Amino acid sequence: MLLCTTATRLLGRGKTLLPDPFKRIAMNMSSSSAAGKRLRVLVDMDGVLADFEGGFLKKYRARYPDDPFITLDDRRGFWVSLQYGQLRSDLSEKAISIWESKGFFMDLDPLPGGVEAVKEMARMDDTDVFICTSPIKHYKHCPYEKYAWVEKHLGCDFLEQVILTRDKTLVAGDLLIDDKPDIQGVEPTPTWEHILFTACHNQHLSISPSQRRLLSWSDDWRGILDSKRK
Ligand SMILES: Cc1cn([C@H]2C[C@H](O)[C@@H](COP(=O)(O)O)O2)c(=O)[nH]c1=O
Ligand SMILES: [Mg+2]
Repeated sequence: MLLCTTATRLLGRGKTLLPDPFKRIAMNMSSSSAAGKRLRVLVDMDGVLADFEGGFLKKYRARYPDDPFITLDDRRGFWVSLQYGQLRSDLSEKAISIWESKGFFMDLDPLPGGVEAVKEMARMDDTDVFICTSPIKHYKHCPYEKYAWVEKHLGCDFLEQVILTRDKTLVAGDLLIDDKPDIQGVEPTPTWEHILFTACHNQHLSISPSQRRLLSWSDDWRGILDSKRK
């Protein structure tokens, strides 16, 4: 799954031979620190752009057809492995075996409207968008497949925008759109405002009045971005 042409692989950041809209991404990156007024949006991948929960349930049921499962309506809590372990102790390992398998991350379907929204964001004036995603520690397939997914759905030039990190608090940005309710790490005061992206596992959670949600990519993400512009 390597679609990048030799020419685009050889081009560095800020080169202008790329076709729109990706030329704009490259140009944005070269001027962002100098201007200092640009909006930086970090967008999570699993549960925000890629349908982790739907992909998991489909593959889990196919691989373990005789074992109990949790419907998406009954999902509670971020950790699938934890809820399956509570259902029956051996199911936590079975759940983990699904996303550690070859092809799991690559095969995830895009969530409705996400790819289009990110592409539109990247074309906006004074806006830099990065895909900020945590790989699993079983690294044999996941990091490669996350890049391949971005290449397949967002295009080769978007690979410049990928940030793989287990600690998103270390990444500077204005907004982090993410389905995980508690995003913690070594930095106690991250620069971003966390926008909770609604997912099956967090939809019943009550959040503090100061926290904002994005209900889906049909919700007003443009308004949220505008609210952060100086
Ligand atoms: C539900 C669940 C997820 N994971 C892994 C899978 C992904 O690599 C990350 C989540 O990444 P995100 O950037 O926060 O979306 O966590 C896991 O290890 N166990 C789970 O139960
Ligand atoms: Mg996520």
